[in-house]
Amino acid sequence: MRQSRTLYDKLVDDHRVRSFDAADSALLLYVDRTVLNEYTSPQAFTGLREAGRSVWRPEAALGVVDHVNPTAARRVRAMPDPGGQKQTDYFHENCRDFGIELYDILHPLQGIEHVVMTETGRVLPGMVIAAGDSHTTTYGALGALGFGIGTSDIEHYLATQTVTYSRLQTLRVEVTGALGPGVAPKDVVMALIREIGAAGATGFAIEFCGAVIEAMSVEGRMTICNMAVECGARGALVAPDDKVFAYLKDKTGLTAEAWRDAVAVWRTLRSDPDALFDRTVILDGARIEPMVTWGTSPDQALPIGAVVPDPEAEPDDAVRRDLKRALDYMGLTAGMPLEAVAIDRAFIGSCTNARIEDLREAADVLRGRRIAEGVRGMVVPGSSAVKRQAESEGLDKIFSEAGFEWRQSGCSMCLAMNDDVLAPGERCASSTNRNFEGRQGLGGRTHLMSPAMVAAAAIAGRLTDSRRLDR
Ligand SMILES: CC(C)[C@H](C(=O)O)[C@@H](O)C(=O)O
Ligand code: SF4
Repeated sequence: MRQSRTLYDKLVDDHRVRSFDAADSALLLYVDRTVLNEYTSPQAFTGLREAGRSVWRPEAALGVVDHVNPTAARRVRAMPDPGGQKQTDYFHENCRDFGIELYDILHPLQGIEHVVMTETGRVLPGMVIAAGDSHTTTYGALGALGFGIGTSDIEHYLATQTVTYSRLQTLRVEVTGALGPGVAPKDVVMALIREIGAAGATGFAIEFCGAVIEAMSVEGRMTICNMAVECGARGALVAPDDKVFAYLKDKTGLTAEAWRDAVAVWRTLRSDPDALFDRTVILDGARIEPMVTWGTSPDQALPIGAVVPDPEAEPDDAVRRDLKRALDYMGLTAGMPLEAVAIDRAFIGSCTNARIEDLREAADVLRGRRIAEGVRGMVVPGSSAVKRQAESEGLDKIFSEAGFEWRQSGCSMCLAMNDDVLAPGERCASSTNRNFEGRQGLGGRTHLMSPAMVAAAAIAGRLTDSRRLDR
């Protein structure tokens, strides 16, 4: 075993059931928990059914309907389209037959799977959580190793509580100093992705550390761990600290004694001081500015004060072609100030940025203001619990009075698998995590940014620096 180890290696070693090679990198890994959705689980259950297998530990799994459901104000169990209906029906059947708890569309705790998993206390420091969704990396904010798996791995997991796993290299991302006023966790992770590229952390697990991360709220850490997958990281961790323990305190249902014991163990979950990382990236927190994407990949991002880049300045042919294509798709011209880009839609939602803290930040910007003529704004809370909390704080009124639609929770226009979609050519300021071509609807144009920046863009009717609107 390695002498000094990173937190990542400790979690992997703790869950190793078997090693298949001398380098201890091809492993059979024990997985503590999973979350299942209606979209990626069907084939896994079909596989189990065909093989006559049962689920090894049904109580370690939770089913949540989130990807295909509508977000209209009135909730009904029926899905508006036959495809969604079939998926949710089969999901209900599978959860029932295999003994898995399900938060269906009418359940008071329904929401986006990653928001639900953390807020219901199912994710604890030191756990390994593998799930059929790439943004399972979110759980690193609580000191749990989360990663996405494909359908056949979901089946393997359900049958055995293990997955085959290749140990990753380790990337230490240190964010030093302090963030300026009005700079959000989303800006930190977007700055990182811009710096290292959309494949910059492929093959790596990230450990975030440094003064900025220590000062960051647990929700903020969820935002950065969630989006770490957009630079290719199949795992992101923050060493759990008092903030994490306070976040979990009322969620675990542990007795006082068990809680004390658990916290004592959780405090040991950190990289050894002399642990070696395969790579280190250092970002100066004070230099990070509110970010927006201008292209069709999360790394095509710039500080809001910048101009649309010029593909002609790019020496590499292939890169130049990509840039041109991105600008073409986005309907932008080189040299245009990002603040001159007019929007049609504003969307606040997704497992990246639709927790209560995100809604508060957006509401702070919107309080007493109206969104611009011609802009359609939507708020889709990350979960039904977030929605209730926001309503108890009166945030729904602030959004409604500003002209935003206040909707029910789900993935919604993060990936447009329901009826919340952009029309071709429509341009959206979005608090989500992916700006791929067609992600929010065929021909739709997505600009990623923080919730406060979305709110500011909605008011201005164009991309703008939220720091300029005094709160
Ligand atoms: C549907 C699912 C496979 C997908 C993911 O894995 O991330 C989705 O949640 C997304 O955000 O693109
Ligand atoms: S909110 Fe978006 S990123 Fe998150 S799970 Fe749903 S579709 Fe994926």
